[in-house]
Amino acid sequence: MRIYNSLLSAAKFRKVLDFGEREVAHWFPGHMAKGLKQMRASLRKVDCIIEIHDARIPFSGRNPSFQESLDVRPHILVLNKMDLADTSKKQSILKQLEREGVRNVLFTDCLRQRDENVKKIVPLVTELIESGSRFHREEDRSYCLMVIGVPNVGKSSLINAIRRTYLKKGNASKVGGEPGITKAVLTKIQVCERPIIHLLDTPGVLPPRIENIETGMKLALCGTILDHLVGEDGIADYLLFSLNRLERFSYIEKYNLEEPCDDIQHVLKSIAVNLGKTKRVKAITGVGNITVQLPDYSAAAYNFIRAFRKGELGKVMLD
Ligand SMILES: Nc1nc2c(ncn2[C@@H]2O[C@H](COP(=O)(O)OP(=O)(O)OP(=O)(O)O)[C@@H](O)[C@H]2O)c(=O)[nH]1
Repeated sequence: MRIYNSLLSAAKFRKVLDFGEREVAHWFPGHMAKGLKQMRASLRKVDCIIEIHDARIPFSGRNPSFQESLDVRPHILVLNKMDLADTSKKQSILKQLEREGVRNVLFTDCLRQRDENVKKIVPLVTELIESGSRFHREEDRSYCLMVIGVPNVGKSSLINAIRRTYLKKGNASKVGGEPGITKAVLTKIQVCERPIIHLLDTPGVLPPRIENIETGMKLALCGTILDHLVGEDGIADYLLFSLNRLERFSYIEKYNLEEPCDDIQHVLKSIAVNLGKTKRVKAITGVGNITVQLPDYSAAAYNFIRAFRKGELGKVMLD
C-alpha cells in the first residue's frame, strides 16, 4: 500500500460539504410513528430495553424520545457492526456515552459465529433486571426484553445471534440488507432457556433523531435510510468526503486512481471504467446520430457505497 502524504493531500480536500437543497423531513416513512405507539403500549410487559445502533455512529441518529420514555427500565446499548467500525477510540466513546447517561454498552459483530460480546448480553440483562425492581412482574420468573433501534442496524441479526448462542437454534427473525425488512410488529421470540428470556422484535420503526443534514447523511451511509430517498449520488459524495477526512485512502488503489481525490465525478468515472460499467447513449452531432459509450455513474455510485458497507474501504468512525 502506497503511503500518501496525508497533510499535503488534506490541504486539497473540502473542509465542509455543501449538502445543497436536501430536505431530511421525508427520509423516514410514516409507519414508524405507528410502530413507536405500539411499542410504548407493550412496555408494561418489558423488563429491559436493548437498544441497537450502528457502531460507526455511536452518537448520531439515536432517538432520544426512547431514552426519555423508557428511562425507567434497565437499558443496554448495543453498538453493532463493530467489524466495520474503527474502535481505536473505544474508551473515549464509552466515557462520552457515560457522560450522556448511557452506562451499559456492548460492541458486537452479529455476523460472527460465537461473538464474545453477544455472549455477555444475557448475563448483563439478568444482572440488571435482578438488581432492580420489577414492579408488577415480580412473580414472573421469565424475562421479557424489547429490542429497539433505527432501521437496518441489525436488530433481527442480534436476536438470531442470541438464539444461536443460548438455544443453539437457527434464525427466527428475518434479516435483510435494506432498511425496513422487519414489518411485523412486536413478534415474541424465545432466546434463552435459563433464565427464560423472550425478546420482542420490532420493525425498524425508530425514527432517528436527525439534528442536521450531516447526521442524515451518516445514517444514510450506514444504510438506515432507503438510498433512493436520499440519492445515491449524494451518499457517494459524502462517502468520498468522509474517507478523505478520515484519511482512509484504500479506495485509490482499489479503483486505480493516481492519488487521493476530492472530486466524486472523477472517482465514479474511474470506478465505472474499472468495473466495465458503461452506458450506450445516443448523441446528435452535425453529421448525424451516433452512439457513444459513457461511464455509468449511477452503477459506479451503487458499487462504491456497497463496497463501503461491506467494509472493503476500511473501518471508519463517522462521529
Ligand atoms: N458487517 C455486519 N453486518 C451486519 C451485522 N449485523 C447485521 N448485519 C447486516 O445488516 C443488515 C441488516 O440486518 P437486520 O438484522 O435485518 O437489521 P434490522 O435492524 O432488523 O433491520 P430492519 O428490519 O430493516 O429494521 C443485514 O444485511 C445483516 O446481514 C454486523 O454485526 N456486521
